[in-house]
Amino acid sequence: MAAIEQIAANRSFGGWHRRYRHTSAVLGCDMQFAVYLPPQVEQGERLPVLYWLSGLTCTDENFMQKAGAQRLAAELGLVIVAPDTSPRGAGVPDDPDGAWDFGLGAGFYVNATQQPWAAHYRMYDYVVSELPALVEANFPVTAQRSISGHSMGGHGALVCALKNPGRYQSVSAFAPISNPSNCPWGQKALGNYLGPERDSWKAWDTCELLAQASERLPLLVDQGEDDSFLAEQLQPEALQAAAERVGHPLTLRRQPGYDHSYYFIASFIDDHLRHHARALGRPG
Ligand SMILES: N[C@@H](CCC(=O)N[C@@H](CSC=O)C(=O)NCC(=O)O)C(=O)O
Repeated sequence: MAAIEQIAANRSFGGWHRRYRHTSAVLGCDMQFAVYLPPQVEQGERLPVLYWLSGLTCTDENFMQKAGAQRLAAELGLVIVAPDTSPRGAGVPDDPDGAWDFGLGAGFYVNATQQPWAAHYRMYDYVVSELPALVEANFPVTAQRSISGHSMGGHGALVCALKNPGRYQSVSAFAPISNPSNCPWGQKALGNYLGPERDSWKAWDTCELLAQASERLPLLVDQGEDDSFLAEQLQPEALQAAAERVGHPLTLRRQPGYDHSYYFIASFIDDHLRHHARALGRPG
């Protein structure tokens, strides 16, 4: 098991926000991730984990600094783990034009099959397997897990849950990229990481995965009505139609006046934390 090195620690609501560095065998580079450890861990409790997947341009820091999740996570006894959004470092290729919607900060939570991406861009295996194994070996946590995320990370959370029946007790998303095969961000990412053959994209598209899901884990999704990416990139109506076609339980909450930012996420994060806490058997 790889070693982890602590690089930051901040007291927060009676618990700890900590950041770590480790060498990822899956991604072939050093990675950083953040953990919120609620106060119950200091009383010897083992707690379940909520994995948070961030969106384009983010690192492990955006959610921890901006979402305001720590107060309620401390009350509910939820550990929160926030990984980075792509492999990084020397030798990790980036968008050739330096665009922010692909490459560094934009791993899309898939396993790339195409060169030059395939050697490092395996964020799906990282967040589903390598990181949980590392967390479960190094922190006082149970194997009970939930997953959530925003935008590219909302897509990632839905895909990880739908592809792994039984692995997550609950799933939710803020403004997810619902149908990446049919939006510019998704087409750029899937086309480059997986190649032009669109059949290979289906395994990474929530709307496609819903049709074959063997587990009907309820989806909680919040979407701001004033989100500037809503119509072109996010397409919640495609998610709604895909869920309706197969009778998959979906609570899609359209929030008037809210945009794509962390002001939106902070406004509704408590509802998501309670949704996950219920599924994880936490009191409150
Ligand atoms: N830099 C871009 C905006 C990028 C952006 O909005 N990123 C979102 C996620 S978008 C989908 O995955 C984000 O979470 N940003 C980080 C934050 O802290 O807000 C631009 O200039 O338009």
